[in-house]
Amino acid sequence: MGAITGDEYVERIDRQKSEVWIDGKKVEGRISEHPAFKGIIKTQASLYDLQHDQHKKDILTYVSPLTGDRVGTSYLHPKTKEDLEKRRLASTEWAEASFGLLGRSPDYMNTALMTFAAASELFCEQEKKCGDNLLKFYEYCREQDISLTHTFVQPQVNRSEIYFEDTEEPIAARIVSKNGDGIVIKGARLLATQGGITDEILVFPSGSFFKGLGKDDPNAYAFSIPSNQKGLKFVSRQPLNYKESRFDSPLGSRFEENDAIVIFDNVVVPWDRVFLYGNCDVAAKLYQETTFHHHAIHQTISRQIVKTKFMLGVMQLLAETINIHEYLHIKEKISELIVALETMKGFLFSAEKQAKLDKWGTMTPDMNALSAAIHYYPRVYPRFLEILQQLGASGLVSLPTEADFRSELGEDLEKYLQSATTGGYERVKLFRLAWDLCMSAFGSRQLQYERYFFGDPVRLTARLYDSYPKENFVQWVKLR
Ligand SMILES: Cc1cc2nc3c(=O)[nH]c(=O)nc-3n(C[C@H](O)[C@H](O)[C@H](O)COP(=O)(O)OP(=O)(O)OC[C@H]3O[C@@H](n4cnc5c(N)ncnc54)[C@H](O)[C@@H]3O)c2cc1C
Repeated sequence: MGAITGDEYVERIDRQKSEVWIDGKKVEGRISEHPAFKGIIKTQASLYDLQHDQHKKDILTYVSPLTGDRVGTSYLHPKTKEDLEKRRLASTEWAEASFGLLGRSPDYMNTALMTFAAASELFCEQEKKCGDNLLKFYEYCREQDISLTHTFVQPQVNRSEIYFEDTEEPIAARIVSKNGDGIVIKGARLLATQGGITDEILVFPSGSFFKGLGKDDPNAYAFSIPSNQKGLKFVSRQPLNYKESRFDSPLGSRFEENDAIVIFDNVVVPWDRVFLYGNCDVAAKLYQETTFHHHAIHQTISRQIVKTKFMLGVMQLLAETINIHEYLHIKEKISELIVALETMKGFLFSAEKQAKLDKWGTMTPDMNALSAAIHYYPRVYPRFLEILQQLGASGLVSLPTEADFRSELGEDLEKYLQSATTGGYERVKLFRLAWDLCMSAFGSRQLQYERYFFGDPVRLTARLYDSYPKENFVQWVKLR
């Protein structure tokens, strides 16, 4: 089969009829027609279609070593620096098509799966079958171009270091039994972006902070199941696409991915989909000994660079539209984005240039440069929004809708809301775009996403501190 088209993606997701809840109601009928999901499903479909564009297919796909079909580049196991570059170009291509606003474009999870499969031997430490299951699942996803959501986090009940859940009924999803069919999971997990609109959900232990002990811990598990597995429920949050109109909701109407709480109601995970069960040694090594962090951040920085370029473009156009770009403080503010953009490009190229083969034979970008980037971006991104708010000022609030422009007030609005370079309609269209980036609920969720999607920034920074080879510098100073 190989790389799918947008229509094939949509048909599969519609056919699946996963249990998705939103605002107290179960989604019935075609999810691709539901107002909360139709925008994102259409956008995602357009990404899959790009794989078949004559000018893009050499970047977005490669020849499968198994079948000879063309499959998605995000599944490519990189063995050379050229492979790494190809992966970056493919991520950039999809990010450009979505302005870097889709955190979970399919390449993110395809990349994650590739890194785990490349280290499948690690999963064999539990049992050979587990490693084999993972490899087989990776090949299945690559050949069928399966879309994935994921949940790696436990519910936010009590984050004290000494908390240990000992309730009789699970809150955080755990293995409640095993039988001939598989492991049975009950409880909840957070937070599946695009939950319910992907073919599969990948479930792994909680980040690099896994603290279990022993070989039979019910919290140590890794598996993937179809999104419509019996007993699996996605509770989607309130949608942030206020209106379907692209004028009124320029970004939310197309890029609102939604995020879902995941409930496992005695879900049976078949044995051939179990990659880990009970073994804390393996769970604790999953993120340390695979290249998940490296390659997920490599994909992420490629996307964030595109997003920064987009924000820079919006900001500069807004400044020119109301003629404020000659003021020194405006130049200084916009230059903050230029510096951030060049810094992110520096991190990316440094990580690629210093890439090395890891013990699994994966060409792996340099973690110090990647860690610096994942530390840096969540700290500058809020500033981007602040600058945009400062440049737009009241223009980000005086925003009539498309219906206002179509009403008998249209002529007045065209005149009174004109700018130095455009009429009222075009000016409001641009300012609505800026508003959806920096003030709307969609824009706020983007901020929260950039802060947290890869884990708690505080602990990520602590990890950078702990792992950075500072001792070399200390010795150097001591010897002077
Ligand atoms: C928009 C969005 C989309 C997301 N999408 C996904 C997804 O698709 N899949 C997925 O699995 N996850 C997803 N996440 C979840 C993300 O991985 C978590 O938000 C992240 O790991 C932080 O965990 P938490 O939200 O539970 O915060 P918490 O860990 O509860 O932290 C809350 C606060 O307490 C502090 N804190 C907590 N514990 C400690 C500690 N031990 N030491 C110091 N400080 C501490 C933190 O610094 C933070 O300030 C998403 C999150 C967001 C916001």
